[in-house]
Amino acid sequence: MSDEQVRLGELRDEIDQIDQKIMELISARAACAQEVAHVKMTANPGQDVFFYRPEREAQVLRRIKEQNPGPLSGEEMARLFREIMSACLALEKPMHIAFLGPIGTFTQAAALKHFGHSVVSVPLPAIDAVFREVESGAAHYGVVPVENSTEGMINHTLDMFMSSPLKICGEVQLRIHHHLLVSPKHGDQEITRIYSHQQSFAQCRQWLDTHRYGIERVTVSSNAEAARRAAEEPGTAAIAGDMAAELYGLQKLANSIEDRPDNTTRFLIIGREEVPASGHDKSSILVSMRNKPGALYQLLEPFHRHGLSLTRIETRPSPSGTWAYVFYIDFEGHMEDEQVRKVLAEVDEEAVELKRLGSYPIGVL
Ligand SMILES: O=C(O)C(=O)C[C@]1(C(=O)O)C=C[C@@H](O)C=C1
Repeated sequence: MSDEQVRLGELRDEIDQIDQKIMELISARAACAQEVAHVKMTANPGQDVFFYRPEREAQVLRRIKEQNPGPLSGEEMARLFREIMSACLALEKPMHIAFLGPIGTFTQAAALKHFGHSVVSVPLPAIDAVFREVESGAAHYGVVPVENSTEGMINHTLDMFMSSPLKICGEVQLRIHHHLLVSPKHGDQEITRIYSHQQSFAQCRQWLDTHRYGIERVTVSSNAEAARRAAEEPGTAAIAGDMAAELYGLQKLANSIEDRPDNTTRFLIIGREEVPASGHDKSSILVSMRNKPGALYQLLEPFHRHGLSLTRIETRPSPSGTWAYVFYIDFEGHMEDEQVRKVLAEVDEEAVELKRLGSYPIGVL
């Protein structure tokens, strides 16, 4: 045996022993989570038990990132723990997560990034269907896109909050990479049509104008649907992400064709209950103001005076009348915080209506 083979043998023995220890520790952790479930159930007999605790998960993942000794990156280590917690939660209660489908969309990728792979993910055809599925209790939580760094807000999601009783329980951001995809079945056939979702076309507009100018662009309901069509129809391509490419066995003709290298979409987790403070939270509200001079100033001034940082303000037409507006506002802090309580009490006095959409941990992964 060469020196190299001897050394490799020693290192692999060491890895086997470490794996054994990791397995025993993960099993001990899973048994602990089972015990946690038992405590939750006996403490709340006959009531809805909330097995999924977003604030606790955020605290665990933050601590892992902060205390990670390396050489793996904090993000990588947190992703591993994300999956361990997901498996532990599934032992307590398998979670059903509704998302804007079909399977293979970026929303599904966001759902799995946030909840890990041990959930049952349920594709639904539209944003309002995701809301309904969670409202009815058929799914525990839902995942919907809310904004893209290149294209702006997803208005349909914002407008759903005007009438829905659901709360925002979390957020997750996903870097969006689009690829130009073709089926290997169709050989080198010339591409005469490209399918994609309207948002993806918008995010790749410059690239398409430069590299595929004049080729017909056909908008379909999702990237996954675009990939499905490209897999079936010779002479067509799709713009979609990795999940859809893998699902339909497509090949990349061009990689990461989004115009902006930081192209990111933010998704919201919607659920039926309020989330306690995790220590690093954000809140969202909807406010409708009387249509009078200085209304926006009056609305924002208390945030400034109490030192609360706004992360997003968006205006939507009010369903109640022409030229009336509703403001959708995200800010740092939790509704249990003293400062936030004071600001919202002041806003409530001036507003026609103030709707608290929820406080939730700032995305960790
Ligand atoms: O701490 C809890 O409440 C748990 O249920 C345990 C645990 C975990 O595995 O750490 C699992 C699921 C929850 O979403 C949060 C944390």
